[in-house]
Amino acid sequence: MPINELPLQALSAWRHLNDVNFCNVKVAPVDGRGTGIVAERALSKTEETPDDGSLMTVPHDLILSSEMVEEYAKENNNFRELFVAVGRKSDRENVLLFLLVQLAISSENHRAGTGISNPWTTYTRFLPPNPPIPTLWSDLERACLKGTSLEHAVTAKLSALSTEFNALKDSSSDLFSWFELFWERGTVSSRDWLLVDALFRSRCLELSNGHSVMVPCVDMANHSFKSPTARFEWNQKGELALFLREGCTVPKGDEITINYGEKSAAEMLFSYGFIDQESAKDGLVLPLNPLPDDPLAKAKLFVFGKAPTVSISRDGQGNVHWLSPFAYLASLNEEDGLEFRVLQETGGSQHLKVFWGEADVTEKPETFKTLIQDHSICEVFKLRAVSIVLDHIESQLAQLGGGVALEGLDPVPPLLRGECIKAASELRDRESRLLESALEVLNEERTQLLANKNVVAYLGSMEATQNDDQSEQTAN
Ligand SMILES: C[S@@+](CC[C@H](N)C(=O)[O-])C[C@H]1O[C@@H](n2cnc3c(N)ncnc32)[C@H](O)[C@@H]1O
Repeated sequence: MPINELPLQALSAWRHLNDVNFCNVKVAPVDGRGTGIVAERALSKTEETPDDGSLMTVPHDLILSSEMVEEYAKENNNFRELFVAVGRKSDRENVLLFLLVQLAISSENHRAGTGISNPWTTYTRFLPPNPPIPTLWSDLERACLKGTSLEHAVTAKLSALSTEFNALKDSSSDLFSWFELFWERGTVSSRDWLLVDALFRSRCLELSNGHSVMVPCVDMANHSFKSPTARFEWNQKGELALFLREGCTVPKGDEITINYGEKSAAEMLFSYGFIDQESAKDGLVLPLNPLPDDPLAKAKLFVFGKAPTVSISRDGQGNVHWLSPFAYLASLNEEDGLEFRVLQETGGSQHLKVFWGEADVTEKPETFKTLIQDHSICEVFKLRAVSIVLDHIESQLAQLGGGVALEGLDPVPPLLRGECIKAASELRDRESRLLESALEVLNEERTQLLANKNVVAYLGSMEATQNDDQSEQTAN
């Protein structure tokens, strides 16, 4: 839908109307980072500073959370009708639905009548209509992620968002006023659902109780890992306040930043649309499929209960680690002692159970690395798991190497923004380096396992069996 954007200058009137206080700060454009919070005079916070150092305060009832959406539904019959029809959803989806409605009722297409507007109806018009989040990138821009860990993650997210959007469409189509606004007049499209998801992901704050909320104006604060100058917290009046950090000084005109946390480059790009050079941790998560010729593949996936992955990370000392609980399950077969049984309850329901030896391990499919420890050929199983991960990383590196070379295109084709190419290329470089280090570690592990006496004996016995089979065939 066309967003009825408001200029930043209008924010001052909005915050006066809604009791959002700024103290010596303003919201202004910041080079290369969209909008940010800027000091209007030199600021410092030392132990002797008399005031509490708050730069911004936001009343509790402006904080957009799932509870706020439920309250809004109680007061607003029209929204309640939609909220009830859509049904109980996650906190995130409740907030997304609320944001979508605010965008719709403030959009240029809207004829007055659907829903009472509230402070967020206007506030959404100050938000960026095209945040640089990969789920909103064009197809061509997303092609730049080929071979990175985000290639699959973004595709999977887009598919999940499409399912959410279709469910919303189905449940709201029977409601006259929402059918008319959302669908008949074409106000809302699937791209709008991607937008509200991207806005929430890139702007929500995690409170100390673990809840993710959106806080108007505080969500204009950009990120700094090494030298954030502000933090947010509840003040004594129950408002959410942005405080200057202890010992911090900010010259007039400089930006005030908060710390979004330490995340991998892929997570930063996925959630915020940029990679922070200072903080991005070296880490990635790749999907891991069962072996294509494994007859137990489906059963293994079922009992594992979630998407199998391999995670790679580099610690503070520069050592690379890999983690893949599924690789151990994937490496086991029936002749090793792995067994699947279907148990039938008296009521007729059936359950798939997995046994290791004679023990029922259905509840702990992630612990096969430990479960195999006491087995006489434990090192053989480890060698198989290492080989599975190693093959996977080799093919991922090959995809990264054969990826797209779009940097330096002049002129840059339409639908291909320079900042997206740059961010994707940064991600590719970082992930290639990490995967290469992981390959070294895995090759070293494989070499050590191949030298293990149990492995040597096992491989020797396998070879002898194969030779016997061959000579039997020849004799026949
Ligand atoms: C919470 S919002 C901050 C306000 C935002 N700049 C705006 O224009 O509304 C988070 C977004 O700001 C941008 N951002 C924040 N910190 C940044 C940084 N250090 N470098 C580049 N972009 C940044 C990213 O686009 C991110 O998704």
